[in-house]
Amino acid sequence: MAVGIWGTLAFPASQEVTAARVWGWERENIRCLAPLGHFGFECLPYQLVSKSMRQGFSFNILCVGETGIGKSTLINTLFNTNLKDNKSSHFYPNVRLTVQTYNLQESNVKLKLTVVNTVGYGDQINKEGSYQPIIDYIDAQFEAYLQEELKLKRSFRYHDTRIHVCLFFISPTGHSLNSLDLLTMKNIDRKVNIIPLIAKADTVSKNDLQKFKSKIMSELISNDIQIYQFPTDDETIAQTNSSMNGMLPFAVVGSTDEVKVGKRMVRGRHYPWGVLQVENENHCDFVKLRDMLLCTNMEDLKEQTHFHHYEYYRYSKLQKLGFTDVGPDNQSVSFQELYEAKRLEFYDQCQREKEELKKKFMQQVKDRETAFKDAEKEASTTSLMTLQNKFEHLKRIQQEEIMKLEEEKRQLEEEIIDFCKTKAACETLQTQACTNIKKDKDRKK
Ligand SMILES: Nc1nc2c(ncn2[C@@H]2O[C@H](COP(=O)(O)OP(=O)(O)OP(=O)(O)O)[C@@H](O)[C@H]2O)c(=O)[nH]1
Repeated sequence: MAVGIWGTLAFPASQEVTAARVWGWERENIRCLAPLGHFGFECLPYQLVSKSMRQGFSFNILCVGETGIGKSTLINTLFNTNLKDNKSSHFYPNVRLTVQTYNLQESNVKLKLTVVNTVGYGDQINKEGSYQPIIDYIDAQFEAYLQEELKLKRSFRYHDTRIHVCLFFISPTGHSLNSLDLLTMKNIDRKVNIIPLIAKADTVSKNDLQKFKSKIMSELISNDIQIYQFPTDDETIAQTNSSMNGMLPFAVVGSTDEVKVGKRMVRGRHYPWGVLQVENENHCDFVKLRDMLLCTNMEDLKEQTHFHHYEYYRYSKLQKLGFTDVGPDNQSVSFQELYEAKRLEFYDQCQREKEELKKKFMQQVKDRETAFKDAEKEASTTSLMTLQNKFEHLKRIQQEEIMKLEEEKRQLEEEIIDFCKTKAACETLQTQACTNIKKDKDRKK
């Protein structure tokens, strides 16, 4: 028995020699006992486990695939639940993403599951319109996380919505990948972990399925599309994971229906020729997918998202904003120095722009003033000319009036002369007549 800093120590038989060497007790003939429980820093993993169990886990899945390809059914089958989802139509003008978050619990493990579904994918003529909303959504989640990281006061309850895995549903044509799927994968493969799946694999024969898988993989390689590779660096799972890498894309079948096979009830699809059991590895790769996704690699998918895809987004974004780790002389720059330099640069730029704007404004005022003066001058000249013209016009009218009146005066004067002449003639005649009457009267007498 040895007494260490933690009190009475005892080592299991397998560790006896090593421990004795470490503590320098090799020469002494010490009897070691197996510990009754865990103690010391070997308890660290238990602390982490209990903390994680208390906090719960979160996992975000993006399902990309044509309308009705079996996305919701597979998610329901994977989580053995019935997550409510309305059926979509084929007639949406563009692709939409629906986001639903569920709080699930298995034993005493809590999981906050977010399922993002593409609605209307593949129903548009415009291919870019189909994949752009998916890229925008993934980037928006990275941006939200980056903004949260940069906040002065960060929320400890922040719901991280970054996509951890993209289940890419390939149509079971048996031929090859369609151009939209290739284009979409090419555009998102550096942003998200893609696991390709052959959907509704029960519609393809076993031989065709193998050929289809090889064809898909060769197309992905020739188009330089990177799909998620199950990690092989942990030796406890390296063998399983490397063999699973060779089985991609998984040929999956989804069903939440319970079918009777012999005396057992199993999840499967009932056909006239028999029952396809979803959880039978000879029938489809559903179990492989479930094990790889949920049991073995969920944590790695989250790590890849954080350390690989998000890191790349963050790096590109900060670089675009002018952040750098080293200065022009290849010396490392502290954040404080960089911030100060950026602040000064920004201040100078603001000053320069302010001066330019001021100059522009003064020039504009000057131009306007000149233009106004010119306009005023022109207006006064124009008004003078208008008055002159009006005067001439009135003068002309007046002269015409005068001429008209003079003509009328002349005519009246002529009429007066005529009248006087007629009057004189009448008077002469009247005098003559009176004289004649008098003569007649005198003669009669
Ligand atoms: N043969 C076969 N049919 C399936 C499979 N999975 C789903 N289905 C059927 O396909 C139809 C559509 O399935 P959903 O899961 O609603 O498809 P979806 O892609 O979620 O559809 P939307 O969300 O409306 O785009 C349903 O009738 C399912 O029963 C499968 O693996 N094989």
